Amino acid sequence: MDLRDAEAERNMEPNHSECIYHMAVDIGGSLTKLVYFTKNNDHSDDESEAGVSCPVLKGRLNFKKFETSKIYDCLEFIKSMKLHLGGSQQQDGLERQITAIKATGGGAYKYADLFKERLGISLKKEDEMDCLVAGADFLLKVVRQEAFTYMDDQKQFVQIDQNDLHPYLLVNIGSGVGMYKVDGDGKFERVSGTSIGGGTFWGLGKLLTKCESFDDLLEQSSRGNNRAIDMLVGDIYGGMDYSKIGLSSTIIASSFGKVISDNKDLEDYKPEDIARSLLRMISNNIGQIAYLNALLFGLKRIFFAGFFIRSHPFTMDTLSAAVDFWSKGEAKAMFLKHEGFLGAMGAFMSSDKHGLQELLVKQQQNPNNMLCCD
Ligand SMILES: Nc1ncnc2c1ncn2[C@@H]1O[C@H](COP(=O)(O)OP(=O)(O)O)[C@@H](O)[C@H]1O
Ligand SMILES: CC(C)(COP(=O)(O)O)[C@@H](O)C(=O)NCCC(=O)O
Repeated sequence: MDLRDAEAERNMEPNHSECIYHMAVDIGGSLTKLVYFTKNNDHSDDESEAGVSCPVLKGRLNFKKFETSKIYDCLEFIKSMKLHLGGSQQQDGLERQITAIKATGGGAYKYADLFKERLGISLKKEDEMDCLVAGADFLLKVVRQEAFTYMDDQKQFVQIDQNDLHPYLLVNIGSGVGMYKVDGDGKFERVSGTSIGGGTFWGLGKLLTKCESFDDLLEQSSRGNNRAIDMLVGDIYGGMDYSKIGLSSTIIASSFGKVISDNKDLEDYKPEDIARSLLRMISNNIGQIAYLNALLFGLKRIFFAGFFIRSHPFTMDTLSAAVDFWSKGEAKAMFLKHEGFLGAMGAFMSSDKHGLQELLVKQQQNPNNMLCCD
């Protein structure tokens, strides 16, 4: 965009008094995330994921996701819920076209024209990293039972002391992976990243297993056995541990390594075994990079987020085990209930018109005011 275009775009932006920021989107490489607020008397949306009740604001925060390749489903949903007409947010109860909403993620640029054409809404762009971190901080401070650990199939909620939340490492596993050292309110630095993330799992999984959807791939992985694909320490050491360096016989020596000597074709392997190995390989790798960054920056707490996780027990177990193994039990992997909605939440919060900042202040005065998921 040249300077004249930028100027023209600024002039076209609606004046702030016309904007109602009761919804925000985060349009990522794989998924589009929508956060929207409904008043208590609104028609409730039963399909919303882990909605959060806000008694102080007399309403509910709703969370919804769509595949970005099916962005039209998101537009249709907004239309069907009349979110572009303000729902019951209007004081006088009349429907009124909303002119702008907050948006983040690469798609806020890519799909800006589409939102304008189809819904008459301008996307007011917010930086993806700012939104992600603001969303994480908000959810961790304000929502009861937002954070938890997961190890050996045991989920344990973590009580967060909001005055002792920072510093932490935030590992966002979306299409790719970003790692952020968060030192305080709005104080953070992107310290690392890797392109081997959720998109890799989904992409390779599609190629190798012919799965029909991400959920199908995850489901397959939960039935599979990675030993049919991975080369274990025991495969190399004749069933024995390599005790001198602390490697038990069951540890993976080489992901997908067993395939080398099998002399088999892709069709000879069970798709569920491939899915399992792939999930393990990617989760282990991310867990290890995360731990190394935590070590480098002296961080004891690592929060994993992003929709790659999907609250999937095996994924969380693998990430936790990787952090535990590499840190020798020193660092802790933690997860967030609203794992993939941090960016959308942050975008929602970036306009202070809905009273959420106020809520945060109130909540800080009285921890009993924490918000609950329904
Ligand atoms: N229903 C789904 N469809 C596609 N991918 C999904 C789905 N659920 C979880 N995923 C995983 O989540 C990743 C996207 O996570 P997300 O945090 O939304 O990142 P992004 O902002 O890059 O879209 C995908 O690459 C995939 O691994
Ligand atoms: C480019 C991105 C910030 C986009 O975010 P996403 O849509 O993946 O959530 C992310 O994919 C990323 O950080 N990728 C890793 C690039 C790297 O550090 O190698």
